[in-house]
Amino acid sequence: MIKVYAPASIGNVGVGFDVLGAAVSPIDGTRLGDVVSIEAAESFQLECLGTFVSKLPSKTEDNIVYQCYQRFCEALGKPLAVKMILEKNMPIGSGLGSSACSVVASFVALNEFAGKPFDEQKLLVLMGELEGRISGAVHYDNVAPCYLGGLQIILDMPSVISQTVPAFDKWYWIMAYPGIKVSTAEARKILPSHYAKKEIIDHGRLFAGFIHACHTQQENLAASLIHDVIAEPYRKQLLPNFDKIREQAMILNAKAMGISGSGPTVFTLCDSLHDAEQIAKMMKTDYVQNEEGFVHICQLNTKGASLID
Ligand SMILES: Nc1ncnc2c1ncn2[C@@H]1O[C@H](COP(=O)(O)OP(=O)(O)OP(=O)(O)O)[C@@H](O)[C@H]1O
Ligand SMILES: N[C@@H](CCO)C(=O)O
Repeated sequence: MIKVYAPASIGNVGVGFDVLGAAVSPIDGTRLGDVVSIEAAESFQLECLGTFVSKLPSKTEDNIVYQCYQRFCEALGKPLAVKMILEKNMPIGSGLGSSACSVVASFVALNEFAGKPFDEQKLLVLMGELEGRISGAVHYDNVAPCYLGGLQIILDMPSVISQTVPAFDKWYWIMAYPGIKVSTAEARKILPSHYAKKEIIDHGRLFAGFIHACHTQQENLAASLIHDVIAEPYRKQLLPNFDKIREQAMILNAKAMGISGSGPTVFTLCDSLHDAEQIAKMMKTDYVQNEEGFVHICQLNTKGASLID
């Protein structure tokens, strides 16, 4: 049986709306992400398990894994007789790239099963298409890091969709999910359709500055440029006490804090394990709203989607 783990990801990373994403995994070895397994069967079957199985659509046809299967067979030009098992370990509507995890794990598993007919670029195009069906617009900032790992800049060019940006190995990414749901499609609808000249200039300055600081390995400069002028001003109202939580995180030596994807998960950056533990403790008491919420101290996952035993 082929088994693929696809990790959680941070869309936007606070400074690159729709064009920057990072894959992260908890330092304690927890598999934060989905797992998809595949094996030969008489006809197509989908079985769903995992912590968040009860939150999945009840109809198989509405599950994105089924839609990936259909789209893969269409691209292949023939049906595959397989059983797929989805372990849904990621909360839905969390800002952790939950649908991307299912999409990436499904396509990687299907491609392995079929003898790798499609290359990385083709698979990314398919992943972006399926992610777009869910959120209402094609954006690669979850699927690209989830598939390829690390910090990814989305170029979306015919010959290259995404490339790796050098990041900072000692950064800790504290991921705090409050346990409430924010739909990506809804969180996109509340954004303005036009931005003022000042916001466009600020966005260009901050995003270009961040990428420059990564390439020149200026850690403090990079962190200080993580400032979201595109989505955060409109989305923070969907998150519990966002401004107050950021103030508390900064007092505890955070280098930056922002909304992960469309939220409600927030990511906080710091460069020592001691600070990460203090921030995680604060997030658990002040940001998590119910028993479904959680906090993980993570680091970049540079492997992306991987085959597991
Ligand atoms: N396997 C699946 N995993 C996750 N969501 C699925 C899956 N299959 C279908 N869906 C549907 O896709 C939608 C996912 O919503 P949404 O994009 O808001 O979540 P998300 O992927 O967790 O968001 P984000 O990218 O911000 O983390 C929900 O309506 C959900 O029912
Ligand atoms: N870039 C997307 C990510 C969604 O997870 C958004 O912010 O809408």
